[in-house]
Amino acid sequence: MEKWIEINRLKKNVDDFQLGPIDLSFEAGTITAIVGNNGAGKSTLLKVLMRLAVQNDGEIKLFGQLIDSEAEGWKKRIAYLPQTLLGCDSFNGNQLRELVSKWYPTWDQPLFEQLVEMYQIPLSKKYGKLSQGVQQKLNLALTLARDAEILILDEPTAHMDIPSKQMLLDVIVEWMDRGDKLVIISSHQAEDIRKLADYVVVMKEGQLLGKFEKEELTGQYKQYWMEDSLPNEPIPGVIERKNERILVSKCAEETESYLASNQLKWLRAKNLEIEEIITYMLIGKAS
Ligand SMILES: Nc1ncnc2c1ncn2[C@@H]1O[C@H](COP(=O)(O)OP(=O)(O)OP(=O)(O)O)[C@@H](O)[C@H]1O
Repeated sequence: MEKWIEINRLKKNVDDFQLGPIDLSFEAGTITAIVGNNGAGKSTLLKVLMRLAVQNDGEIKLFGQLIDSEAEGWKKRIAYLPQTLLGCDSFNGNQLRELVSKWYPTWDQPLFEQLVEMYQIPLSKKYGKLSQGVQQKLNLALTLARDAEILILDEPTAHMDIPSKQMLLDVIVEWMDRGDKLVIISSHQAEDIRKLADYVVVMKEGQLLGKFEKEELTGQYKQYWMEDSLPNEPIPGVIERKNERILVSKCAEETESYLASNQLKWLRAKNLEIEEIITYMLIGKAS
């Protein structure tokens, strides 16, 4: 698959916070969820990607070209939804649509109208007077309707009610069917990751713990309930023993081969949910 975004040796310092060095790439046709603790640097990474903050070191290539702050043409090929939109309070939705749509040659008015209708967004009300959730819906309608090739969403569902979240997930899945697209979504919502992500990027304290294929991860992490007590020696792949008979592995293949060759039988095994796996990674047990 074609690499649309390449990040090499990227570093960014914000006061005493250090992001990176980060090496990461994103391919066309994929959806990647960026996850991590609060303050891990997810938003900072996305801001540097959009050149809203300049890196201290390293380079970013978009569509194979180094991004350059002078020539801003590349910005029309990316639709970015920040966590907070500043300077919009005195404009209403219609005015914001006019401002944004002029900028994007690919503006999709029917899609904008569909989202406004779906979310019942009052376009004549000033942005500053809308609830946080409705502001977020309007931001999303303004971002998705740009129909850019790359869509970057920084916590898009944080303030949304449950049905609205579900609707958005469906919209993004449909949106991917429009052709070659790339979506990066920073999120703390397990549902976003479960339903959307092909890949999961895990960040902790400014560092990249890795980029993983979601299906591969959920196939590798398993919990086992054993028939008998386990020996005390280390077991390949095991990251936690909950008691003498329950263990958790991050590499089912290695663990199962050890158990089989030692005639240790398990009564039941279950794959971990993606949020359990991420928790193991972030609390350090999986490393
Ligand atoms: N404008 C800023 N001024 C000062 N420090 C900042 C600023 N933006 C981010 N930081 C610091 O950079 C670090 C990373 O923050 P960032 O917002 O990127 O994390 P995050 O992973 O997106 O967190 P969250 O999940 O809470 O949104 C934090 O220590 C934060 O305090």
